[in-house]
Amino acid sequence: MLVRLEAFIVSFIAVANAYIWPSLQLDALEAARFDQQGFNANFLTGFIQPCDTFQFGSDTGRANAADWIRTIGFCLVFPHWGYLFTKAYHDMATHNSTDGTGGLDASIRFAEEQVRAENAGDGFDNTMTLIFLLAIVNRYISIADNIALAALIAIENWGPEIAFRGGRADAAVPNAPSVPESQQDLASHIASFARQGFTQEEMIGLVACGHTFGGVQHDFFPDIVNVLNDTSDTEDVAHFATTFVTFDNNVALEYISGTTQNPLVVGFNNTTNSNKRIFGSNGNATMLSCVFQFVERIPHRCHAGSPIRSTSMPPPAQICSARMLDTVPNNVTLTNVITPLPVKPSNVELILDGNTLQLWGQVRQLLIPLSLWNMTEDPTRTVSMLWDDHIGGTGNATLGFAGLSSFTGGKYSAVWYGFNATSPLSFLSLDAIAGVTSLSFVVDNELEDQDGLGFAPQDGFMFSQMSCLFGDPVVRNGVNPTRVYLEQSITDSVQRVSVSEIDIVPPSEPIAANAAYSLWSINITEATTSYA
Ligand code: HEM
Repeated sequence: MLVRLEAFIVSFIAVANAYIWPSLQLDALEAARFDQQGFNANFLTGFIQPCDTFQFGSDTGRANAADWIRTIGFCLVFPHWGYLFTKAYHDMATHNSTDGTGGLDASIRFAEEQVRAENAGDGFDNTMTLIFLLAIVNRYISIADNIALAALIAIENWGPEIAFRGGRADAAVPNAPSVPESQQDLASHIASFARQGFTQEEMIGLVACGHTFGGVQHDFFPDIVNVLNDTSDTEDVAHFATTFVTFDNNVALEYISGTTQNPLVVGFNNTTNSNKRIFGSNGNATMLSCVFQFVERIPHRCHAGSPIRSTSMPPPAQICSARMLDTVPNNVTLTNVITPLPVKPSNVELILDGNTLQLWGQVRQLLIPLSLWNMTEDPTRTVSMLWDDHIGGTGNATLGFAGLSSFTGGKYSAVWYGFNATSPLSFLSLDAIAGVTSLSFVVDNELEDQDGLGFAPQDGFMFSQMSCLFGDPVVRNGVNPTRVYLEQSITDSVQRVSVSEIDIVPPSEPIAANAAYSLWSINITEATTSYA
């Protein structure tokens, strides 16, 4: 088993497409995707909560995760883990595979979409509130990327690793109404999923996946669910499966065994029994496949089109996650699949302080199967950083343990080291005249230098140590830039982030900051705005 795990992690890490550091966009997406828990963790994952907890009230019978499932796809419950979210089904369902519009573009954030009958309920608003409160949205990570990340985190906490691409664009306006509704007939649903890009079998798998969790609320669907008069279910939610807060195959098992209480299968209103029509539309073949996968304890979701007990099934997340996550408008180009850098500098920043360069940062080292190293720092390990400078010199420093992080539901961990050995969140002092051209790391006597390229921090432009609110911009002599500017993130009226540029005035006469750097000047009026 350990051998298999090791083989897996090696292949996971070594998958093609690993990028060269630094890349502002890929660094940000890689961090959001792999720094999930612990040191330097992505805030988004903080809202993984037990699936039977409802964060917007104390009502029973309701699960916050179910709102996420409808908006973001599914909530998957892993032992001792809580909410695990996947795809934005209602967001994605607007995709039109013929004209290339719609898809996972965060258009579900618009009130105009949320008030439509096809998006009945309050879950969408709750979901977007959490995204806006907790997720990092910037020029490199869109709202839609965050929705996809939440989906991915959900799936990965439950089981298989999902290929993640970034670069989704947030819609500027709501998409056309197009989410399927329960009262529609089978032909409409087949046509609707075909428009979204899914076959009939894929439709069955997708609906069964989504409806492993949660249920139908009387308040919003009185034509489907009656008042339940159940003190343990004050929101009158008729659940799709008995295990409505766990992600399992009971929705299929109970359907096939004839014991289901799924309100969209055995509801009193046959017109809205859409799950019955969909599940049975290919003679139950797909639903049977879900049951057999469950019985055999294959950690795969039911998915479409695969013969029962097939050994050549597509990866479980292919349809239930990756396909949906990557369903975006045609004019959006996603990045390559983002794989983790085995060694990655992070939060690297240079600040000029007199004749000293403060080099801030940490390095994340390796991604280790937890079963092998069990989330503890190895006290015998030594990690050091080497650097080259502008005058042909080199330097080295031992780094200090800073913390641990994990991802993929805690299956893999990473160890962080600070550039300052004794105070890992502080800086390392370098000679400003010599500067720094390249970093590399030595981990247990192994050189990590991106196959000889090194990790190149830029020391051509930086701020000097702050004397008041802002430090002065300084430019390294000999760099001779034609233009130096700051980038300012701007959030527009529909929460999309873009960038504006603010030129920094070159000095008419060189104003020496020291022998290596000259002062430039800038007039910043908005003290609360952040610049890059
Ligand atoms: C023909 C397609 C579908 C129809 C007609 C349909 C219909 C419904 C309805 C009427 C509800 C009750 C909502 C509420 O009470 O607030 C619901 C809940 C839900 N649906 Fe679907 N659905 C479909 C497909 C999907 C898909 C593909 C997914 C996920 C990939 C999904 C995920 C969910 C989840 C998680 C809930 C539970 C929400 C909660 O408990 O608050 N559905 N669906």
